[in-house]
Amino acid sequence: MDKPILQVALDLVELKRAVEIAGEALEGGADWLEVGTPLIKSEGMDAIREIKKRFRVKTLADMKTIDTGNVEVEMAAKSGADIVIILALSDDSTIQEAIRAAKKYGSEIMVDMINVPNPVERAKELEELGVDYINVHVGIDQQMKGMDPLEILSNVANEVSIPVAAAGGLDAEKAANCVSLGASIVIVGSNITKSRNVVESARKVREAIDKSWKSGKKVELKKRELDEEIREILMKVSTPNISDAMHRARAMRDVHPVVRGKKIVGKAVTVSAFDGDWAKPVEAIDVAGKGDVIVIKVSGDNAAVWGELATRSCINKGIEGVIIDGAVRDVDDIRELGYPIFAKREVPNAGEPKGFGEINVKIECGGIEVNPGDWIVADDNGVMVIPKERAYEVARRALEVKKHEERIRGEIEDKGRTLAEIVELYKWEKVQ
Ligand SMILES: O=C([C@H](O)CO)[C@H](O)[C@H](O)COP(=O)(O)O
Repeated sequence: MDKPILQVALDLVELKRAVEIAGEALEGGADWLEVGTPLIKSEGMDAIREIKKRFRVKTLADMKTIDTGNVEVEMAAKSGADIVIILALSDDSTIQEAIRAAKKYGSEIMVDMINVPNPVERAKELEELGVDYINVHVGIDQQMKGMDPLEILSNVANEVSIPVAAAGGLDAEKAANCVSLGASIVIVGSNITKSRNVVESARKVREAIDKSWKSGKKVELKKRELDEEIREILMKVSTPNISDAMHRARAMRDVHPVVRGKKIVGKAVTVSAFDGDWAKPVEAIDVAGKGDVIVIKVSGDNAAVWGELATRSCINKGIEGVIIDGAVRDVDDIRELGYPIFAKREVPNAGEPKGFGEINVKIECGGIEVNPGDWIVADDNGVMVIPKERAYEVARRALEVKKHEERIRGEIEDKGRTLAEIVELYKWEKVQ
């Protein structure tokens, strides 16, 4: 196999920034530039013209065509696309029309396998139809659910003889694995274009794929434990990142950090308690395990259901933190212990341990429904609740938000730009 191609996908919506990032990616070792679908939708064919004219390298247009193959390929090819990307899910007649148009205008066709139910079979059919490249692609939304192009890559690569590309959430390590599994083109988007130092990130991928190609070794794919991965990702992101990822939903109201500067991530052990009745909140310490978060909904906030001694017990058990929609006391001691407690009110008086209430039931805490096992992330900004069914997806989306902000932060700090300028705020104000 020839040296693998590094194709960088410019999935931005601002052409000016895309041009700048493209230059940096080429400096870091990229070979081909892909004008991403969001950029094409935002700026039209001009984006392809601009990238092709500026850089004179092989330029791809990710049209994601599913119908009228002829018209869309003609537009992209005339604008300078050397390769036009269309969808494998298209009808064969669309694929054939796309191939005919590409031949007419001197371009090639790459077919994106996103969402194809039987990838190996379809890849063989597409090769037969005469496409030039197959792209084993897991879309951005699919990646958020944990899907990975590596799982099917070698099956496809072993069955066709045209070049196979791989795309979908690749970083340096995964890109190298793709090469070892048979990809001759590696497509990387956000892990290069959203990074603060695009040159450096592109260089890392370049080095990793070249090393994998030279060594010729096959990799063993390892599956990680899901909870471990969720926790690791959530530790990297802030509650504002999570809020953005969840479209601003599921932030608790009126629950604040007693100890500032602490961040907690863990699965909820829920408690429903009555004002001042601290029996169930304290018994929950025995139910919770290392790394859990105790989340308590109290029916009032006149008397505390939590204090210093309960806090010390949590420390002994390695419990991550406590969230109380109710009152807490001994806050001076708790601050000295530096233990993360988030509560609604601070009061001096405790109530009585009568034993009313329940542990591990559905509760509404800070105005948000919390079920046992939901993920809780809390920091100085507040408390976010992530339903357990969506935990991996939300964690991944929050990480994307963080990556996106990293690049923008870099442009503000290093290039002296303003936020409005970078994201073209005026252009994207809602038309009334
Ligand atoms: O094709 C893509 C996606 O559907 C958005 O248009 C991306 O270019 C492709 O997934 C590569 O980007 P990353 O997944 O961010 O590496």
